[in-house]
Amino acid sequence: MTSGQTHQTGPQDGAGKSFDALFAELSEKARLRQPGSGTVARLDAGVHEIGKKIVEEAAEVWMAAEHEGGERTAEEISQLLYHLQVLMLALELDPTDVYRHL
Ligand SMILES: N=c1c2ncn([C@@H]3O[C@H](COP(=O)(O)OP(=O)(O)OP(=O)(O)O)[C@@H](O)[C@H]3O)c2ncn1[C@@H]1O[C@H](COP(=O)(O)O)[C@@H](O)[C@H]1O
Repeated sequence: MTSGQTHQTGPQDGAGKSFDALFAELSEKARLRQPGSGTVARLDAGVHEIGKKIVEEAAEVWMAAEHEGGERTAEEISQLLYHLQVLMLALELDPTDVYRHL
């Protein structure tokens, strides 16, 4: 990044992307039905399969927290957030639909 530019998507330099930036990316891939997208494949598999993945990832978050430390837990949380976003897309929910309950 050149001096003076701001980083629009990641929480800090070199650090992934924000919840909203990932949601925007996934929304666009779903809208375009982008070939090769794992997200499109998961949407096509349906809510039941997406839900099973959420439960699996939630269990992995729990196990990482108990046995693997903070960094591994953060990684598992990122995967859980991804699969929650896929479910949101499947139900045509927007982040604001969630945020209003926070
Ligand atoms: N952040 C993620 C992300 N987190 C988790 N996952 C998926 O969830 C899986 C979780 O890992 P597991 O250890 O459970 O792997 P697994 O048991 O092999 O899981 P399955 O693939 O069999 O379900 C990963 O292998 C990915 O398939 C993700 N897939 C995509 N993204 C991001 O989503 C965006 C769009 O991705 P595509 O739609 O694939 O282009 C990109 O920016 C990606 O970085």
